[in-house]
Amino acid sequence: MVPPLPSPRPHPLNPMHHQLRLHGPRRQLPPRRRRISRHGPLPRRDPRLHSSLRRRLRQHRNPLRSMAWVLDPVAVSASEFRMRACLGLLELRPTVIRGNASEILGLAGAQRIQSSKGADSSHESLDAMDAAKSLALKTGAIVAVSGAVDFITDGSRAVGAHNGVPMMQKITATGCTVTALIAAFVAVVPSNAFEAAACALSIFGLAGELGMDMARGPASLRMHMIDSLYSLNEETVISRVRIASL
Ligand SMILES: Nc1ncnc2c1ncn2[C@@H]1O[C@H](COP(=O)(O)OP(=O)(O)O)[C@@H](O)[C@H]1O
Ligand SMILES: Cc1ncsc1CCOP(=O)(O)O
Repeated sequence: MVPPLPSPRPHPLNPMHHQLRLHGPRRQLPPRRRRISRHGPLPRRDPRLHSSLRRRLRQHRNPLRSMAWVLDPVAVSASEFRMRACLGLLELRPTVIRGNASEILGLAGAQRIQSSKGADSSHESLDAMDAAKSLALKTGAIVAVSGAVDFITDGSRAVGAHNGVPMMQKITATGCTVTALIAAFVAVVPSNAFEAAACALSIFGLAGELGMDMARGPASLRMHMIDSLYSLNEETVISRVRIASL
């Protein structure tokens, strides 16, 4: 017989656990070094959910205040609900914000962009340079914009990470994956999130390049990219990573 699954642990940022967290017995979350907040498929819910959640997070033991974390505003322009949720999360001061150009343009302007294609970008990454810089200055976060050329800015400096292959765009959740990698890198050097994000983006792009040598399409690229990431060594990274000032 299959044993029952353990109940998922409530977390204040997970809308699915919202009721549990707000109305169930309170308990201290264990300290964590990093966490990613993504807006994946959000359930249709009362719009008051997020304001109430934000208020609670501001008032009580907000674990995100004391840790490095990465915000990925997936498809922020696709609905008012997503936009409001992401703007609320900005108040919790993410260490890094990673999005494609359309997501960063929408979030920086606090307004849904009309050309939104949901989770995909309708802009080139460098179109979002000014928006990314102003978002970085406004929030204090490092802003990373992905695309053909990934760039990373703290509001004054900007560097480009030039690794990657166009086929990566054809794989759903490539952006999600690189956000997770950024969180892993930032967890190692939280005091230098700028460099950590740049390295994560270029190394991920490099894994895509190496994977592409063996791939026959997006499905096999996904597999080979993960295998390449797993077997990367220092020599390959040093010789092939392309990071340059913009
Ligand atoms: N045209 C491209 N050329 C090279 N690499 C790309 C290209 N598009 C995306 N990538 C790679 O895919 C990663 C994910 O970027 P992107 O597709 O913009 O994310 P999202 O899934 O959020 O739209 C980037 O960090 C980059 O390495
Ligand atoms: C539609 C959607 N909803 C949650 S993840 C996802 C797609 C992946 O987003 P990205 O391409 O930014 O990784």
